[in-house]
Amino acid sequence: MEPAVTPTTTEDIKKRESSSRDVNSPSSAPFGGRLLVDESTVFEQNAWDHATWGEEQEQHARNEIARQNLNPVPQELVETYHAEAAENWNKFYTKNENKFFKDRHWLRIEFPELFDMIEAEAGEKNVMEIGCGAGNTMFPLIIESKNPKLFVYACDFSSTAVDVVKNNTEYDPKRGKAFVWDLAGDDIPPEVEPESMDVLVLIFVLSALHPDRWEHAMNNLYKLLKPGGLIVFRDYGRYDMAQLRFKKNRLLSDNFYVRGDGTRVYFFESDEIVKLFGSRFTIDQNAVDRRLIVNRLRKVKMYRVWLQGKFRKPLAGQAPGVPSETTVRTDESAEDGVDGPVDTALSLDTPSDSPLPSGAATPSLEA
Ligand SMILES: C[S@@+](CC[C@H](N)C(=O)[O-])C[C@H]1O[C@@H](n2cnc3c(N)ncnc32)[C@H](O)[C@@H]1O
Repeated sequence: MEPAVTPTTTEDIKKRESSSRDVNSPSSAPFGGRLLVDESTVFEQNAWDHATWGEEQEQHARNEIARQNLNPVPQELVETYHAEAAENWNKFYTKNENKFFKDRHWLRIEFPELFDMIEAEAGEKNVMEIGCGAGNTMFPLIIESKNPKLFVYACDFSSTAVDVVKNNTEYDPKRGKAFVWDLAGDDIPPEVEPESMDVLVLIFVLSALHPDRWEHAMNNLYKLLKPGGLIVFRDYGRYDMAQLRFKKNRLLSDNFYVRGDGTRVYFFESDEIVKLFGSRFTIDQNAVDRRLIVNRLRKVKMYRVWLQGKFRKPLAGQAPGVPSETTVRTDESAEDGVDGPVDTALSLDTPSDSPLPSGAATPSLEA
């Protein structure tokens, strides 16, 4: 049987909604509670949760994908983009250093289990941020964690990104270690022991891998994690605005694109996540976060779609997939409880890929 997914519990959602405030929203309404009931009020606040899609919008998305399929990346350039992926991320970090992605301060809200794992017994705990970029998870984790024995490994296949982390004044070799590693490579890095990680953090990194390498990545994750260890995951979802606005000659293969700066991005469906993680890990959460962001000044609507997941390496004798006593669901609804974080990757796409005026993102995007 194909493993499926479990929703976050209602209790989790209530807890989250009471602890999470979008301070940029005029109403400061809790995440998850900003439901658009009356379409005429759409421009009255910056963001709406659990945005629903009508048939017309679905059709629009399918049309955009069909349009992109007519003009993919010219065949002779496809391999070049794949071959130069790391180099293009190097260029990205040479240009942006640590000024692009924002610190992921929402980790405690979205992934309380991560903090439970690393703070519970306050002993030695290892976390690995994979595809760490400028270390936007590493540094907040070390600062926010109450466990002085927490050690955070941060790796990226861009050597420039790793240099950016190491040059950060907060970088402390006693609390963390940054190094170059390719998640899609054939083995785990020599810097770490097999089965030594309590938590693996995958934030907007799986989408950067070639789909042919996903299985390698899964093997590596499995090897790195202690039995009972946790993976926290957040990434782009199918039909996210960033996908639909790609213009001509950006499509590498189905749902996989190259941005104007040469970096690659895939847009996942929930079912793909189930297939990928579910054969090895227990799926505690696999949820879709659909949010309508509006630019009130310009009257622009932006439909964002993100996926969020929590997966565990089974203990000896346990089966992967979904524990039988849990409810199984693959759709999204007001009870998914995946509100909270937003990524700034909207602006990762070059202006030529974007129909949006610069600055179209509302302040609440810059969480
Ligand atoms: C969209 S950025 C996200 C950065 C960071 N996780 C964050 O949320 O701020 C994707 C990162 O994944 C890295 N990356 C891409 N492919 C990778 C691979 N095969 N192995 C390791 N890192 C990779 C890129 O260099 C880049 O830093």
